[in-house]
Amino acid sequence: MLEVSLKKTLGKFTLQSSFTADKGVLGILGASGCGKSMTLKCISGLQTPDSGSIRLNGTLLYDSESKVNIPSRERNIGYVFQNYALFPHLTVKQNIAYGMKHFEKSLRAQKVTHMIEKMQLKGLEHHYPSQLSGGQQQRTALARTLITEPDLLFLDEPFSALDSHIKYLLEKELMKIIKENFNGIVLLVTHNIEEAYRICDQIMIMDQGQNLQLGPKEDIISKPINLTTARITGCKNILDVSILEEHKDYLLLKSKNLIYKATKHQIPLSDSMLAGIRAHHLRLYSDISHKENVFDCEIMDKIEGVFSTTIIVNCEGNVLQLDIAKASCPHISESNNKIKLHIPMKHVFLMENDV
Ligand SMILES: Nc1ncnc2c1ncn2[C@@H]1O[C@H](COP(=O)(O)OP(=O)(O)OP(=O)(O)O)[C@@H](O)[C@H]1O
Repeated sequence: MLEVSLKKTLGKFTLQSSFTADKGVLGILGASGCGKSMTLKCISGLQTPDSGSIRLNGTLLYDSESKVNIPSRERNIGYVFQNYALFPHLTVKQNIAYGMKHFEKSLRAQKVTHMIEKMQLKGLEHHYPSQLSGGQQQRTALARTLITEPDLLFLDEPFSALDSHIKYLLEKELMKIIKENFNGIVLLVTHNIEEAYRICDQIMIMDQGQNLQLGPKEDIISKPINLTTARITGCKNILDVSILEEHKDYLLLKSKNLIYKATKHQIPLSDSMLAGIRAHHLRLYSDISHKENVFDCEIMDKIEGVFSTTIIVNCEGNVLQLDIAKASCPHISESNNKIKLHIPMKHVFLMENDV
């Protein structure tokens, strides 16, 4: 287990973060400059916090009170960077063996051979990084890290430099290899919610040096606790709301002239809350016998993507965005600017207005 509680000020920026991570992949998600890399640097010992403590599998790596500060090279943490940071003048084999200088020579050769086989790099041992494909470079970088048998693995935006087609393939391949060959804690830094959702077990949302929410990825998506986490996780529809009625299982809400139901969740209610509804959860409605949470709306704009259409509507004074698979909205024609909108009550979440 990784237990982190730290404070670090650099110029005008202050990182103040407390969290724990267990085996599996924890995604650290946040906008540029929110402190993701700084968090990793403090844990790995490249930066020294001003105060706090960091403990990995029971071993104290840093503690300001008892003045413990284990040097970076002794923390046993592996890093895979965005551009893989392979040494261009070393071959695949030499790159992989690089971090093993302290191992006995015969053991080193044996481990490198084994790792080359495991990472499907056989036949490429004497190639230089410039002679490798993106996937081969990625596997070499991972091999170089995993051969040191780290307790903790950092992936710092490893896919952000790739274009989307190759990105999915490499992402899938890398995570498969990691799951098969590494049984520890993985911290993945990303600013992409889709990537975090595909790869991670847990997600931690960071903003301006603070971690705002940490939990299973499904909870982070379905129940953002405040406006900042809703925005960072890509929620397009955020409405001012007043709570008209509180029932056992549901709430009756009002946003401008729209009166709608929402499933009740286990969060304390207050007077200054917002309602969030994700664009892909809103539905076009054709069954006129069903009336609950179905509203007449006026289409304001339509943006056609390759596979989905984004529709902007005015719904009782609220501007809402719907993302609809193209195949499921053939009946929207240029001449018809009215639609019936269904707001599924289980997909409306209430949150604090923290901004
Ligand atoms: N050595 C430094 N001196 C002063 N400020 C710094 C220093 N290093 C980082 N910062 C500031 O700390 C903040 C957090 O930086 P960090 O690199 O952790 O961001 P990040 O979330 O990883 O961003 P990105 O996604 O762009 O990599 C930024 O505002 C940055 O400008």
